[in-house]
Amino acid sequence: MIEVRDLVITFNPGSPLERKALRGISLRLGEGDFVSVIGSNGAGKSTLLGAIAGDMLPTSGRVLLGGSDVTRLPAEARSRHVARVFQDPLAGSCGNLSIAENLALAASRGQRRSFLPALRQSRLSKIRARIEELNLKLEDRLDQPMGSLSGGQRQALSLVMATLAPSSVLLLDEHTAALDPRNAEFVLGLTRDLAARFRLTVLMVTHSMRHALDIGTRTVMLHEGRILLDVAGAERAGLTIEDLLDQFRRARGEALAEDRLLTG
Ligand SMILES: Nc1ncnc2c1ncn2[C@@H]1O[C@H](COP(=O)(O)OP(=O)(O)OP(=O)(O)O)[C@@H](O)[C@H]1O
Repeated sequence: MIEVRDLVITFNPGSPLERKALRGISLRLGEGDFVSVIGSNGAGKSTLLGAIAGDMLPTSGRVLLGGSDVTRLPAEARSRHVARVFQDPLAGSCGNLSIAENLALAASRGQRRSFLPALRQSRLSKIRARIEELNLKLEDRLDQPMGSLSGGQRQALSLVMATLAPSSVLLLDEHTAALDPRNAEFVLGLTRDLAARFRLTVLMVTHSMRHALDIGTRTVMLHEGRILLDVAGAERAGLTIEDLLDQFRRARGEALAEDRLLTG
């Protein structure tokens, strides 16, 4: 479960560079909820994820995970319960370590363990089984360097890594944006599969309006640090990409030509 209450984040307060990234966001996700987050550039999407992960300290407001107030808890202390996958396939793993080593490290995330026990044979067998089960076709390459994989394969493994430790919250920050369409669809399919299998609570930032409407159970639209739209169920099912565009146009009072939002 994730809850943010009246979350405000202001960067460089009181200086000429002051920027109000979040202006009072309140949002509650129950266990197993899968929320797609959309918004124009600078809307505050990554800042919201950063505040939940513990990378950014709120100016005011609260963050709760599983009912506990974690507002002041550092990111390392939350890492057992919160996993995050970034846009850059290289961001979540170490290219010089083998695939198995990366996976073993991910499996021990948030635990006070040394590296070597993480590579125990029993643990490796479990990891191999997971890779096989997900049909990633990488089970015979576990000894190869992570850096030898394609961007799509590496991002798929980043997702698997994010779900190896017993996290209940998965934060996805445009995690398919750097992939070609075929790999993006594969990674999205894997995302849905893992989220359902482990009953994860997911916040997925996307620039694709189609994905924002098709993936997950709820769509939240941010604009200039505020929630502009929060829809689920029949209301969401009845929305079209054109409806989303209209919302943006109304909020901004201008055309979206220069924006990175994708209608596909
Ligand atoms: N560390 C920082 N210092 C100063 N300003 C920041 C910092 N991080 C973000 N901002 C500003 O806060 C606002 C929200 O940024 P954020 O990255 O959350 O937006 P976003 O919705 O993820 O945008 P995009 O879609 O472009 O990635 C922007 O105006 C950004 O310039």
